[in-house]
Amino acid sequence: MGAQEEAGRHRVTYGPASDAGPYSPGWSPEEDLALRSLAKYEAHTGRPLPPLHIDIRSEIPVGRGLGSSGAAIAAALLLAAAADEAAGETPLARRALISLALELEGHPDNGTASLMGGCTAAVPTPGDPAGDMAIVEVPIHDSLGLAVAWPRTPLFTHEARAVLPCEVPLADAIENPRRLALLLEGLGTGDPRLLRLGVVDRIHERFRRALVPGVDEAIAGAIEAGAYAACLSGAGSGVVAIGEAGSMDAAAAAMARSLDGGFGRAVDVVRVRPRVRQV
Ligand SMILES: Nc1ncnc2c1ncn2[C@@H]1O[C@H](COP(=O)(O)OP(=O)(O)O)[C@@H](O)[C@H]1O
Ligand SMILES: N[C@@H](CCOP(=O)(O)O)C(=O)O
Repeated sequence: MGAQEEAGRHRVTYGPASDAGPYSPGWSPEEDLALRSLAKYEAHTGRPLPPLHIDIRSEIPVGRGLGSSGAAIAAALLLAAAADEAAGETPLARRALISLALELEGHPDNGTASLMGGCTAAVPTPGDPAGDMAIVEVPIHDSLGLAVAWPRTPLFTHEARAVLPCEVPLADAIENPRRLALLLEGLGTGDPRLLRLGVVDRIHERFRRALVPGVDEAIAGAIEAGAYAACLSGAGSGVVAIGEAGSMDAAAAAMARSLDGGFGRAVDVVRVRPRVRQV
């Protein structure tokens, strides 16, 4: 059993490191996002939860742009809702949990996907009469599979945000949503060309790639190994490649080889959805 944090009546423990690397426990109860999520749930409902013990066994490495923090928040909030219901209360709905996840992480990018599954786009819309967030589930074609890889060294989102310029050239700001349109269509149809063109980013990636030794080689290696496209995952330091489901092991291995102390694996995350749904 790994480190143990206690906050009030709740407790969190961490399982042993997996082959994905250590989960890096050791946060204080004030820092630990799982415990903070329980406290957030209680503050929002105004009622205490029964004493809870969360035992986290996560294979998602921390600080690699793969959403470990959003996953921990989602797991703790779902546990809180289940415990609330078991205690005879009406639990917070998923929509409310997503808003709490946004407040806890500061952005909705990972928490929303962790709470909903599949691929999501979430945009905070404060002041909008229809609600404070617009959430869209993006359909992914069932021919597609992913590979992820990450180096030994983490890159925390706040560090990766600090290197971004406050202003971007107009041409880059225009090009990114154009490419996003291709990416969304590529995800829905599985078209390799649209995916290759759609992952190209001109806003954040070149600044962040400079922080991750070997990332250019990792991306080139994934393409050579048959992936349709590859890019930095989230804020980094991980890398993600997309290609044909069931044949992404070579891309994962190629990316891992290029990253310092790299790990990699193919991931079967495809969730087929018939059309875009709004939540
Ligand atoms: N239970 C937890 N699980 C994951 N990250 C946590 C947890 N508690 C606190 N953190 C903090 O969240 C941050 C990781 O988030 P971030 O930098 O966005 O990377 P990731 O892509 O892994 O979510 C780290 O600063 C880490 O210390
Ligand atoms: N998409 C945001 C936040 C990324 O978070 P991460 O946990 O996936 O690194 C950004 O790029 O800043």
